[in-house]
Amino acid sequence: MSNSATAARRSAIYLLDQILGEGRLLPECLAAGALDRLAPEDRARAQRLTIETLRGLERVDRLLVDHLRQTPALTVHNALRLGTVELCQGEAAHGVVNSMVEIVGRSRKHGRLKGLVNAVLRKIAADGPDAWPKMRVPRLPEWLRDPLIMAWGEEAVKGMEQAHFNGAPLDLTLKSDAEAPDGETLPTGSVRLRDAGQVSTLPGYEAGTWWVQDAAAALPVRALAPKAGEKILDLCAAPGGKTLQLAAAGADVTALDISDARLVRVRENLKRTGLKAKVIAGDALEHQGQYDAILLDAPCSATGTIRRHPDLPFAKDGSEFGELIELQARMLAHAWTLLRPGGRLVYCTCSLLPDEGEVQIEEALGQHPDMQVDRSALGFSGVEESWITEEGGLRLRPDYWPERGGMDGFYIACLNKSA
Ligand SMILES: C[S@@+](CC[C@H](N)C(=O)[O-])C[C@H]1O[C@@H](n2cnc3c(N)ncnc32)[C@H](O)[C@@H]1O
Repeated sequence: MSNSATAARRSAIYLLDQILGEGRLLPECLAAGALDRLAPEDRARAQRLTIETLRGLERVDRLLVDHLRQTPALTVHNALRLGTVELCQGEAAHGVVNSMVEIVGRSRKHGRLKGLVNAVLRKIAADGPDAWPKMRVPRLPEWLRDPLIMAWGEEAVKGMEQAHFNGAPLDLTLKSDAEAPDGETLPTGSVRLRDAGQVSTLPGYEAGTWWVQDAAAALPVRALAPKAGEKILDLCAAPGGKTLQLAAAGADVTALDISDARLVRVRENLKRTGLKAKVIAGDALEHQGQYDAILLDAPCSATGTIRRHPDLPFAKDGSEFGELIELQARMLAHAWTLLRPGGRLVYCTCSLLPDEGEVQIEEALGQHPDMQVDRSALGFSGVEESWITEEGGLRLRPDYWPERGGMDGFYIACLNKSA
């Protein structure tokens, strides 16, 4: 077994310890440098192993429970979990088992458990790969599954779970007339790639003729329909996918975000694509000005992005969502004061919870007599009638387009202000 494969596995176990033990999100761990010491290919491998283990965790734990008299320390458990996923996905048994035995064996605290790791993984190697495809699609934890069933019904949630298990293809938004990698053009205009590999090696990356953006995430700006020369505020802009769309339309864009670190990505993205926007670090609740149009992509539970972020259901427990819902309402109320009479505002969240979407808009309509929902803003190509909600927003879910590979969950509403 190569040292490099073992290093990637050791790092994946560390990431699993952080996510499952400390409730940290994978992007937080990466930003804190968890994989900085690895070579680029090992970094990619460690991330892929972590993600695949989390996607299959329910199956993994059901297989392991038959072979464990008691649950071992978390890090040993995670080594067994990772080994189980690799074995069930067809990785050669001797490589996986030796590597996990070496990793656990070198631990001062848990080294004595290397015999257990060896014995358990050998049993998994014998019967796991046959059992794996017959097991049920992993379910969301109850704290999230229950409210989603209340909102969308059990069949829909099973469809979402299937989409989460399948993972997400790579979607690109093209700058108009752009050169792009060969892929499937989706009904809404995004280009979808399967097995894309390393993004920076795809044609057009250096030239900045496209950017990575889930097909659903590209739709809020379609609903806003920016025009050249309009003064547009992107209130929660980072990392900037929607800022790029607004700038590509020729709008005079102000991109604001509270996070300096995340704004670095906005600036990098603008530079690579050769697009222009005024970038401001600041709090949306304190920003002042008057704009023709506003995009409010509010901070949210991100429960619509689990296909790409399977760490979320394990790192979170829903306890922070109440604060987020309150912040969204305050942001929407403040953003409304920044919109000129006759202007339009698109509110969106990448959430599956109606409290962060449909309910926010229903409540805002009750508070602002000069606010109307513009259903006609959603009449662009690829939008299906059944996606339009009662109050006139657009509800997108991961179980939509199953034959095409799904989409992120999103809520989008276009609000007009009386002139
Ligand atoms: C859903 S993300 C935005 C994604 C972005 N619109 C895009 O398309 O790439 C939400 C953003 O809100 C920012 N944010 C959170 N609280 C904020 C506040 N009080 N003022 C401004 N930005 C805030 C976060 O830093 C985060 O970048």
